[in-house]
Amino acid sequence: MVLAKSKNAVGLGNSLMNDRFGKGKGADRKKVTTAGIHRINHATGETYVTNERKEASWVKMRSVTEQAALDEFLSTAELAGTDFTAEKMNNVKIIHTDQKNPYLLSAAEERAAVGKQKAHRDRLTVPRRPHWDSTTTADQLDRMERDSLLEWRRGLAELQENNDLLMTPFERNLEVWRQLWRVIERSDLVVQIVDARNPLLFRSEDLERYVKDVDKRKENLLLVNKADMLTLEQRQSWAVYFEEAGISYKFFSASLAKELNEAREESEDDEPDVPGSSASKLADITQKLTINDNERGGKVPGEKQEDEDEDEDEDGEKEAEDEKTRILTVDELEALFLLHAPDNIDSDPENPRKTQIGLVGYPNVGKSSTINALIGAKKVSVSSTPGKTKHFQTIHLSDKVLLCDCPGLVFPNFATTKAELVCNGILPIDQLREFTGPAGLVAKRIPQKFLEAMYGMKIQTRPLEEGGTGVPTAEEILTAYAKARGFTRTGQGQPDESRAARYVLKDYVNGKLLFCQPPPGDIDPLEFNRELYDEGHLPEKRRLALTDMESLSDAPISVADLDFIRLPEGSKTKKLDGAFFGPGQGSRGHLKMPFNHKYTEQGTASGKQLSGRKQKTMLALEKDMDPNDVKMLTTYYSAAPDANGVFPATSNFWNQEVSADNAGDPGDFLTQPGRQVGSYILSIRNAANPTNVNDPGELNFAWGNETWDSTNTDDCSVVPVGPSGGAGATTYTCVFQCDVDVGQ
Ligand SMILES: Nc1nc2c(ncn2[C@@H]2O[C@H](COP(=O)(O)OP(=O)(O)OP(=O)(O)O)[C@@H](O)[C@H]2O)c(=O)[nH]1
Repeated sequence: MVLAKSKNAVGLGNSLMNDRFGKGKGADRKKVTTAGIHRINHATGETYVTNERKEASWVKMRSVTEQAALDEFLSTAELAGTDFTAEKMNNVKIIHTDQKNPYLLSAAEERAAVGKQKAHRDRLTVPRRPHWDSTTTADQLDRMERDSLLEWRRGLAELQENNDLLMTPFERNLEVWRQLWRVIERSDLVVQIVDARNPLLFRSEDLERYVKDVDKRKENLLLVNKADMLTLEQRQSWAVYFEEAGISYKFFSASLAKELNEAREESEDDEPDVPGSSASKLADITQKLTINDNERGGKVPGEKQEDEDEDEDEDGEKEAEDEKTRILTVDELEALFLLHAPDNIDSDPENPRKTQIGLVGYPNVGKSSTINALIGAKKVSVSSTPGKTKHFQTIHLSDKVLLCDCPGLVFPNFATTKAELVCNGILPIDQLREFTGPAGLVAKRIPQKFLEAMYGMKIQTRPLEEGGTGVPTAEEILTAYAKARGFTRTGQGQPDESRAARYVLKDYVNGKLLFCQPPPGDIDPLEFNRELYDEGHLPEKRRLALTDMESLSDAPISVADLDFIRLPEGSKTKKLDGAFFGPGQGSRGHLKMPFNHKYTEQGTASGKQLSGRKQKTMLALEKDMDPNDVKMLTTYYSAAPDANGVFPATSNFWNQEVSADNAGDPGDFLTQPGRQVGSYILSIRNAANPTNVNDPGELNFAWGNETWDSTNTDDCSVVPVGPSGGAGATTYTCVFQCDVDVGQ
């Protein structure tokens, strides 16, 4: 019989080994090779080699069958009798472990990940609405839809787990999918709006298949919005890709369309041809929407030059090319809607119905902005907070076109890293705990000089001789930014990199730090974006600023002095910044909702109360938080809500908890001075509202002078988790991220 080997085996051999090499805990761990001893410093993760003064004979005798490159080099040198000590000092380049960001992939790892993704691409489906007919009851259909969604979720979970694939935080809420199903069923043309900076990440191929499955006569269109962020060459590259892939696409810019609308309105009363007038502004925007002057070789659209006959053919070709890269105006887009729509499916010829256009896409790709541009007036609210549009709305664009705006939803798609998702605005910045990954992407993508000019700072990088790579690390950028802005950590005076990361990443997501993904193929991403940061491409002032950066000292300079931000900060950006970061200490703007705020249908459907730990894990995962980062708080609330389900604001459990100061109570973290940042799941057991299980009504809660309102999605997300605790009590779970400055 073979005896099980004890981990704490004793014996002469073991005690000799332990005696010689220690047990490894605390001390640097050693690995013996023929050339010496490799030690791993666990504090830094670095490996280094020491030559033992006197080696035990068994080391020399040890059979070596496989060697790592370094071992091989050292043992070869030893075999050759070479003294490499001097060489080691002069030629060996030490790459510090902190130069490689562990949250990002190397080029080889990325290639491997993309290869794996390709192999499973056809499994990225959107859930189908189960088939039903006039005999199906509402209950049956409801059951079938739930089962179908569950099946779909299982499939994706299995795909993810078995193949170790990272996916977008795709929509899991049945109610949202129902909205999409309805929009598809009634639309003649389904327009998928995507962000021009990375169109394929935001595109669901299967959605297009589903549209055709529902009815072959329905059409698809990929609307590449935010095309103002692409250069002409970038649009050309994408146009080639879309054409080859047989994708029906058009470039659009809701921002330019809005500007055009405004300039048009203003120019009605203005003098034409006066520089700076609305009319000349209008001409500028029109020019941007077509092809810019330089790119056309100084030729204005429609203008004819000499040798007209000879040039006519060429012009025809050029126009066809231009057509592929044109950014549409709203009028053209509306005309296109009518052109694309099949002749009124199921319409009564006597009384034709309007052509229905479904608008779908991820949150923040610009659906509301596109609709606003189309209707030319602010009727749909626009926000930078993901998930603002909750239910699909219909908008009568004209007597021929009806728009159906679907809530923004994340489709299942593959991603290489979480950092990539953050940089694409799919994972929220305000919930970030690990920021070096996304900031590392910014460091890799945006040229150092541009960052320095943009923020008026000097980034100190590790010199090449000391193991630097020539590209700043995330930490180097964030430290420089924090120093330039005077962001320090409370109490320590160290640069607050986490705060710096939020600002830098937000600028990246908003496109102030611009980087556009090239189409698949072998285009070098840095080359693809070179023109954006090319000096010749920049306005003169920005060029000067870039030159100035060469001689810039460490001293922070005011960004206001440097007018080279690609997208100027308008009042809206300022407003968004205010809402995002809060105007001051302790403002309600500090409390942020999780990204995919939803009433989880799944949680209520099961009606099953999970245990604390499981509930925390489930909710954290639902909200794309790391369960380890989330703190659980529990409180009891016995005041009755009013007739509208609103709890009285006077019952202030934060204050109660703070003043009572019982260790471990929910409010305890707020008694600590300084900035308190954390993700919290707060269970509120309400004994007074036993019946209203699925609708928590409005939960108002407060801390100090701050009040937060659960129905305000900017504040928090409330998930009723069903009856629990004592007889008839209901527990509401409120998931939120808190970032408050408690003061000293
Ligand atoms: N540069 C640029 N920015 C745009 C454009 N369209 C929208 N944006 C910006 O993108 C952000 C999101 O726009 P929204 O229109 O709110 O996006 P949405 O898709 O309706 O978002 P949900 O309502 O959450 O689904 C806003 O900050 C807009 O200003 C565009 O064409 N160009």
